[in-house]
Amino acid sequence: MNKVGLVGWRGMVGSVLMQRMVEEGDFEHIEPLYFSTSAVGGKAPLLAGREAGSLHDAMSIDSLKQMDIVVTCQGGDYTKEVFPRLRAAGWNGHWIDAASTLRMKDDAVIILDPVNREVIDAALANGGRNWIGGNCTVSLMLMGLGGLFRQDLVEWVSAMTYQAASGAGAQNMRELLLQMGVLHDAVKSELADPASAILDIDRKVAETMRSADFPTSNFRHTALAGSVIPWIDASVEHGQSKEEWKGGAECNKILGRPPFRSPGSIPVDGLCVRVGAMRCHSQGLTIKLKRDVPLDEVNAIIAQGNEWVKVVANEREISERELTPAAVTGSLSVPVGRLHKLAMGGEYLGAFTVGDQLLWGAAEPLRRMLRVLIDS
Ligand SMILES: NC(=O)C1=CN([C@@H]2O[C@H](COP(=O)(O)OP(=O)(O)OC[C@H]3O[C@@H](n4cnc5c(N)ncnc54)[C@H](OP(=O)(O)O)[C@@H]3O)[C@@H](O)[C@H]2O)C=CC1
Ligand SMILES: N[C@@H](CC(=O)OP(=O)(O)O)C(=O)O
Repeated sequence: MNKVGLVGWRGMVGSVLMQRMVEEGDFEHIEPLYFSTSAVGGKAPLLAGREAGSLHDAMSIDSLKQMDIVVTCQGGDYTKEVFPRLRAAGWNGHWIDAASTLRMKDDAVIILDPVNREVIDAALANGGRNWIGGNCTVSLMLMGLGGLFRQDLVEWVSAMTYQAASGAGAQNMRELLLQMGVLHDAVKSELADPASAILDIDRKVAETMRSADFPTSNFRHTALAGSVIPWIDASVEHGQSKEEWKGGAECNKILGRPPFRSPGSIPVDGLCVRVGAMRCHSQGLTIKLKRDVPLDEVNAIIAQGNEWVKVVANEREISERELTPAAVTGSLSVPVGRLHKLAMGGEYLGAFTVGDQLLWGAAEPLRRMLRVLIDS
């Protein structure tokens, strides 16, 4: 049995990964060894009913070298520090990683097997050893639109995103809820009085979210509850945020296309915005098709993309019920709806998609890559 070193298993992404591995019976096929950066020697978690001894040192190259496969959700700083030393020490095992650090390296594959299994298989056949989960927004867009890309129908995509607090981390999820609570508390008595004036309530809410003691330290001193934040991650060239840049760069790499902005690549761009959802990212998409494909054909192609995508009829009630973060959160389903041709012409398709960014956006591609390796 493969010895699999699990690093970052107790973090937010790692916990979702462990839960999915238990649900899918993955622990029956591996010998798990748990690593820690903070509690070496402590008791390993009891998952899938299996005792796993004590926690190993996640910084110890000698310990990691004993692994056939390392799966890490520990974060980019960990990868930066440990991965090069581990390879330099001659380790030839498989490295599966949620962090973005290695994604664009030539010897790394961005893994999303329902979309790019051929790219993964080709890399495996060529001795590939580095398997990196994609950016959540990109992976979720490709899970939704994979069928259109597979049929080579996409000329370009503009993605306007509505990204959940979880993408910024566990502390940000907590802060969002804290902000909601503080806003509610500020107008609690007025809300209880049906005769109170809504504009008074609104003024008090605005004053509260602008006040110096509103809890904003995790959101870089900006309110998210009752507001939106139109910038995610650092700024890069061309007026883009890094999150927006990943749309083009990672999408083309996942699809095995030439690098973004070079001939043969697909332009993908848009604006990435943080909204007050908990863990589902949504995206409003404008897709320029290579030709005017009839809408029923488009629907069928999208629905056949993979077993998790679900086309939602472009109707009000079902969209309100099924095409929302509240409906999708905690599930692997990737609904795509609002599908209709836009006023710009028959090649212009409008769509809206929602996905759980901790599942398909982070943990699930890693889990599935582990199974690809174990089962191959
Ligand atoms: N959040 C997201 O949406 C996405 C994140 N990623 C990647 O995954 C990495 C990890 O993200 P995320 O899971 O959100 O990070 P977390 O902060 O939840 O966990 C990271 C590590 O922090 C340590 N830690 C310290 N205190 C605690 C605590 N109270 N509870 C749990 N863990 C604690 C743990 O390491 P130890 O046990 O060694 O102390 C843990 O493995 C990111 O840095 C990013 O690279 C990728 C895609 C999406
Ligand atoms: N940046 C993403 C989350 C994330 O961790 O992305 P990446 O894996 O590309 O660093 C978000 O904020 O929603």
